[in-house]
Amino acid sequence: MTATTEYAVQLRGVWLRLGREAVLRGVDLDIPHSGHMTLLGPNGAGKTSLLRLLASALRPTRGEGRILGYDLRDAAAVREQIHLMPVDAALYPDLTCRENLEFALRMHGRGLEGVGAALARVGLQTAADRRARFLSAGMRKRLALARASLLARPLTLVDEPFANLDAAGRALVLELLGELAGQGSTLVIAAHEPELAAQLAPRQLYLEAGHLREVVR
Ligand SMILES: Nc1ncnc2c1ncn2[C@@H]1O[C@H](COP(=O)(O)OP(=O)(O)OP(=O)(O)O)[C@@H](O)[C@H]1O
Repeated sequence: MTATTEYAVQLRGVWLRLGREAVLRGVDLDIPHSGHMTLLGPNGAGKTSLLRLLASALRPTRGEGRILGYDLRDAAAVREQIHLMPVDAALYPDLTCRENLEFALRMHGRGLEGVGAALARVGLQTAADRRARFLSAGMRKRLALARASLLARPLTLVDEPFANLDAAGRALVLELLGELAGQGSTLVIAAHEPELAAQLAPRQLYLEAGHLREVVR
């Protein structure tokens, strides 16, 4: 495959086997910059696995791919380009909310300004010094959203952003991810709420039995 920076994501003939199961069976995918995409599909279809593959946390069994022009096999380069917001938020349980955000910024060589404002933005200002292990599921999601927003990588991969959130939390997801998109980050969102996700990522693909197909709306 020719290296090009025209696309945020390019996959060609990607197979992914996990254990005895072939989760992806020859997937081709082109996502242009700002071609925000929603990934739909039933439980166990492989949406999380595909996001992890795009984050270079899982290697294709066969086939190849590029993220912002970087070969998926170059994990260090790919990880500079992406931020993965997993469904369980992937926080450090013994760090406070503030420390979780500061740690993420330090890992990317970034200054720590903006942490207080980011916490306030997601309604966690009074929980800033609470350890992540004592947060509710919705609060963890809000903290993960603040982190994605602060890091603002060129490709933001989001796994079930609307899960565990109240109506205000869902509105906040739309607002903050919408801002990220406005700043030029390409969004790939795995979700079970096609209508909500479509507000951010109108192109929808359905993953089933290892194959991706476009959803015609
Ligand atoms: N590390 C692993 N080893 C073996 N099998 C795995 C592994 N991770 C996931 N799987 C399997 O791969 C399949 C796809 O799982 P995945 O979590 O990607 O689905 P999903 O579409 O995100 O599901 P959900 O909508 O329930 O979140 C499932 O059958 C799962 O059991």
